[in-house]
Order: sequence, then structure tokens, then C-alpha cells
Amino acid sequence: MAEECVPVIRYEELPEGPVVVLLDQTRLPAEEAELVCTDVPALVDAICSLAVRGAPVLGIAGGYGVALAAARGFDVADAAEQLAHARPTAVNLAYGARRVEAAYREALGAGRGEAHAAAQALAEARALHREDAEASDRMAEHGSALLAELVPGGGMRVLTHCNTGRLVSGGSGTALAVLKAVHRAGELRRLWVGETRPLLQGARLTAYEAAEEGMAYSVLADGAAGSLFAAGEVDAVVVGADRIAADGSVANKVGTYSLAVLAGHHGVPFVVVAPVTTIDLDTASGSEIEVEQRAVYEVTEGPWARPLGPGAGPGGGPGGGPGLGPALAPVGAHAYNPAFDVTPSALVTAVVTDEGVASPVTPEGIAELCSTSRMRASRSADGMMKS
Ligand SMILES: CSC[C@@H](O)[C@@H](O)C(=O)COP(=O)(O)O
Repeated sequence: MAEECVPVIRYEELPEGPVVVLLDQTRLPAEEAELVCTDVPALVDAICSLAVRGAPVLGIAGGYGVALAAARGFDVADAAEQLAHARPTAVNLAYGARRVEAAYREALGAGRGEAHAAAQALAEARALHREDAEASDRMAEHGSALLAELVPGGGMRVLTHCNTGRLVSGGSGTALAVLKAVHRAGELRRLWVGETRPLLQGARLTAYEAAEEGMAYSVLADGAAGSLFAAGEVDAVVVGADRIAADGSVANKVGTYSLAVLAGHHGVPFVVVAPVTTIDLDTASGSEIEVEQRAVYEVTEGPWARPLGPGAGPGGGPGGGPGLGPALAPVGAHAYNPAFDVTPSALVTAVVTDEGVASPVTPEGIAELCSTSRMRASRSADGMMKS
């Protein structure tokens, strides 16, 4: 099914020069429009406005962005820096940018010139893209096997949050890839899709992917989750992650922590699915994870709003005006708009990755997931994870 879809991201070498082409996720589900980025500032804008979003594909975007800078003769170190810092929470973004920058620098150091180094940078970005697609398949395999154990008898009703499918990945995704596998095995009775205020990645994007897959799904307002648990309608919660700290704390889309508390209270398994590239062993604990604070107008005007002028960007002033969206709150209303929250490992039943499963979620289990040869190889470049 995904084969017929507009690709989420691609690098193209056009006669007029290379470009990074994105499926513009701000316009979904209404239309499948593409956004063509010819330079790094355009790609950084696309990342900040969430035209491309979700941890794994942000890593791919970071990698292609550095390759684009190299191919167009821009300052590669500056490009990697801009991309790595475009958004702070999803560790994959810095990982992708730094990994491709390291490949470029290594090739340049070998003395075969700029063109060769640019070609090596692109090859590394393409490898990252391919590896991410393969990781989706392995997560789907590990995660669906785990769910079959956690929810015996099949016919499961699973609640998810935000969007974690093909739109966040080089392949079929993370948490939603697992749920697509469960669906294809005929074991998914209902997918509960949290709308995910304020930008509605659940209602706009997960529902769009669930419809593509022919899954039985229902969108619910975030505030309705509690009564859904109370009614006994949730057999498992399966979500993604933007960064997993060494202690197993999970940063994910805001609202995830509330779902974990509800799951714990109701004795429902709470499963996190992410590639090992989302684990950040350099971040010791959840309290060290930087949580992105976004513009007030996203809450006061909603996802239809567009940034316009000073104060409209992340951390901007009172809303009800700058984004040109319908008023959801009085003009001048203040808002609290963290993009993510952090769930402690004690509330997480299992972390599923492409390298296996950690359950219970302990620092040792998390370290073990990262100890494979693939991880050692992909993280060998100096200083790649830290900018
Ligand atoms: C697969 S990334 C983890 C997701 O659950 C979610 O937090 C996410 O998509 C990231 O949020 P976004 O702000 O849309 O980039």
C-alpha cells in the first residue's frame, strides 16, 4: 500500500541542482502536496513548521540537508549546526546531520576533493534512509510478537497517540508499523487514535494512515482517554518516542505521560516503540531532556494557523492573533505549549526497538539494546551524537 503513496522524503538531482523533496504534512489530510527545498534554510523552515516531522524522518531530513549543502557548495559545518538545532527534542535530527557531516569530513580528509566528499555525504544519507526503512520492519516484527504475548486471545483494542507511521519514517514507521502488522495478522479489533492537540497529528495523520491501511479506527478527543480506560475499552497503549534517556525515560508527544499514568492505574500494558537511534545514552535521565516549547498560537488558534511575523515562532508571545487562524481563545490569551512530555521508565511496560525488546525497562536493558555491532558501527564517528 505504502508503495503507491507519495514519498515522505526524497533527495533528487535535478538539472538545475539537487533538492530535498518533502510531502508537506501540514497540508494533510486535505491534500498531498510536495515541498521542494533547494537549500538548508528552506529545510530548517520545513522542520520547524512540521512539514516534515517525527523523530526517524527528522534524522533522514538532517542527513539529506547536510548532503544538499555539500552538493551545492554551502558551508557544511554551518548546515549541520543549523539542522541539528532546528528542533531540540528528537535526538535523531542531530544524529542524522552529524553522521552525514562526519562522512563528509572523513572523505574530505582523505584528500580526494569536494565533489568526492559531497558524493560520500549523499551515500551516507541514503544509507541512513535505507537503514531506517529496514528498522521499521524489525520493530514491527518484535512489537507484534510482544503484543501477542501481552494481550493473549487476539482481537485487541489499542490506543495510540500522535503519528508514528510511514509519515515519520523511511519505512512503515515505529509504533504504527507494529499496529499495522497486528492489523494485517487480523488481530486488531480497534485502533483508538488520540487526536493529539494542539496540532492534531493523531486526527490528521494517524487517521489518514489508518484509513490507507483499512484499519478499524476511531479518533477521540485527548480528554476522552480516561473514560475509555474506565469503560475497559483499551487492551494496550502503543506509542513512539522522540528521545529515550539512558535510564529508560521516554520523551514523546505531549499527552503521552497522561496516557502512561492512566494505563498504570488500569493495569494496561504501555509499550514504547522506537529505533535504537532514538536512544540517547549521553542523556542520563529524563530530567535532562530538553522539551521543545512551541508558539502560543498553536494552542489559541490551532493547526490551521500559520506563523506570521515576530512573536509567532516558538516561544512567541500571547496568542489569539499572530497565526491568522480561527480564534480558539480570547485575543491575548497566554498558553502553555510544550511539544513533548517525559514518561518515567517505571510506567513503561516495554521498549521495543529494531534490536529487540527491553522489558522491564532498566538502564541495563536500554544499554544492552545499544550494544549491538550495528549501533557501534553507526555511532563510531567522533562526537556524532553531541553537537
Ligand atoms: C515517531 S516520533 C514520536 C511520535 O510519537 C511523536 O512524538 C512525533 O511524531 C513527534 O512529534 P512532532 O512534533 O510531530 O515531530
